[in-house]
Amino acid sequence: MSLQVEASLEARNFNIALDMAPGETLAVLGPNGAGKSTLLSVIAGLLKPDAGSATLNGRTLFDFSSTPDRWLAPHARGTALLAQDPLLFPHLNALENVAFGPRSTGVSKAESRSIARHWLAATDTELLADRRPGELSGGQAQRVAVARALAAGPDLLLLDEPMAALDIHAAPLMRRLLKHVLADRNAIIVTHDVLDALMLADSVIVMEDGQVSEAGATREVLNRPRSGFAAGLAGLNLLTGTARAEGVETRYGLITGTAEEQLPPGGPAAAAFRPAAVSVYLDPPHDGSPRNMLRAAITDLEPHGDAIRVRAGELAADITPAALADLGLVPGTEAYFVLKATAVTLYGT
Ligand SMILES: Nc1ncnc2c1ncn2[C@@H]1O[C@H](COP(=O)(O)OP(=O)(O)OP(=O)(O)O)[C@@H](O)[C@H]1O
Repeated sequence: MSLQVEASLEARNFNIALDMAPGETLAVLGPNGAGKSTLLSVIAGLLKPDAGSATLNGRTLFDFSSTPDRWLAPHARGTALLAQDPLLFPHLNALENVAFGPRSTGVSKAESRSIARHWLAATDTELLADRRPGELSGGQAQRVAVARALAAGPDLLLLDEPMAALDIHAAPLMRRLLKHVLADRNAIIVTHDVLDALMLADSVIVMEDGQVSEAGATREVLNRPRSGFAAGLAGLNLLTGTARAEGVETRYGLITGTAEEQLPPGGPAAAAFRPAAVSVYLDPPHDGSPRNMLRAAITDLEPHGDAIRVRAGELAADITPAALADLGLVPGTEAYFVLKATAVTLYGT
């Protein structure tokens, strides 16, 4: 294992355990205040947990179970933290910013400049070498910050929402750059964007209330979410309940669908389906095909791409504007949310 962390910090209601394999990139997802930045700060050594221990490639980062406590200074950890804001030194040009890390570990001036040039080239910023941060766009500054983080030769790169401050043109460029530099590198990336998790990460954890609520391979968590938060990210409806021989018993009644494996009756299970697979009717349709019919009162209507998203509590359906006009739906209308069994995936949770 390259990284092992167990840490708790009572003041932030934070309690987490996590293991990373060599070369793994882990995405950390979760709502605001879930503890994502706290996790990065604890690993980087900017925040001291109350209890726990952590090792990175066999090196102890901290250990509060030993006497005396062990606590490795941030600069000696082999981690590099890239914040939302690039935080480049304003009085140094891009090359000097990137050379700063190697230089401060005792590498000669010429050698550290040559390392800096290598990473400026790798991040497609070599033409910006002479510019100071004030002369760079947000996207350019963030690419230089990636170069600076990598020039220090970290064992683990910590990225805190690296795309958050970028506009819609700069973000895809940055994502492509990260895909390239993160391949086979240990990294933890905090993100609100499911695309980052899909493109950049091998595995994800979902954090809620300072704890890991879900963990696994990225595709697995997004295809078979177990938490409402992960289902929302994946753009899926998620109804949880109890497995029965014929389907999953939920608060809307029995949902039938396709299960990849046999679900032990009585066990916890979930039904997931896309909002686009759901039709909305005012009266129950009677054409005999096997379908699920969930009766619910509409709570919200909102535009969603070319469609209208019809919400009824935790249920969502995407229908055409013409269908909305025909049905005359408004919040409060009782309606039937109808979906074919073939559009529903059932799995154990
Ligand atoms: N400087 C601080 N002092 C005290 N408590 C803090 C501080 N920063 C964050 N917290 C608290 O710690 C908890 C975790 O916050 P954290 O910033 O790690 O969440 P996050 O998942 O990164 O959120 P976001 O997505 O909003 O950045 C929250 O309850 C928050 O209020």
